[in-house]
Amino acid sequence: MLVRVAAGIILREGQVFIALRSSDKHQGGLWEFPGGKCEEGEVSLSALARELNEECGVEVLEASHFQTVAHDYGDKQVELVFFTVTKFSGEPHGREGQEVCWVPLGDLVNYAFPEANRVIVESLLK
Ligand SMILES: Nc1nc2c([nH]c(=O)n2[C@H]2C[C@H](O)[C@@H](COP(=O)(O)OP(=O)(O)OP(=O)(O)O)O2)c(=O)[nH]1
Ligand SMILES: [Mg+2]
Repeated sequence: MLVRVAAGIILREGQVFIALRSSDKHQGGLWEFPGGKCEEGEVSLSALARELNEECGVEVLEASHFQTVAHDYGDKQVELVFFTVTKFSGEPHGREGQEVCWVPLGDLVNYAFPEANRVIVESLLK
């Protein structure tokens, strides 16, 4: 099963907004950059805007492609399209009840992310 996912690295003043995946989900209990699966025929940028609205209550105003990562979890193959989000309206929050927080970029190493995120966290720390 190959799943295409769009995820947003929401940045503000040196901090990044992350969310905790609920424990009943794939890769649950780990932190993530909010986002989700692209629907049939949906381009990743549209999926990003839709998912960030659904999950965090923000409207994306400026986003640029950061990196695309393909990863095989064994039970699931994902292609993650990561975008940096540098302008948005609304205050990001856990619209689905998920735990969220703003983290200084340098502190990202202290949070457990899914394996596919390793290269992303490394890039953000540079
Ligand atoms: N959103 C997000 N997903 C990630 C990240 N890293 C990573 O491996 N994933 C994986 C976990 C999941 O297998 C997949 C995302 O799917 P999802 O379950 O969140 O999709 P969704 O938001 O449409 O959720 P759902 O309503 O279908 O449950 O990508 C990340 O940083 N952000
Ligand atoms: Mg999601």
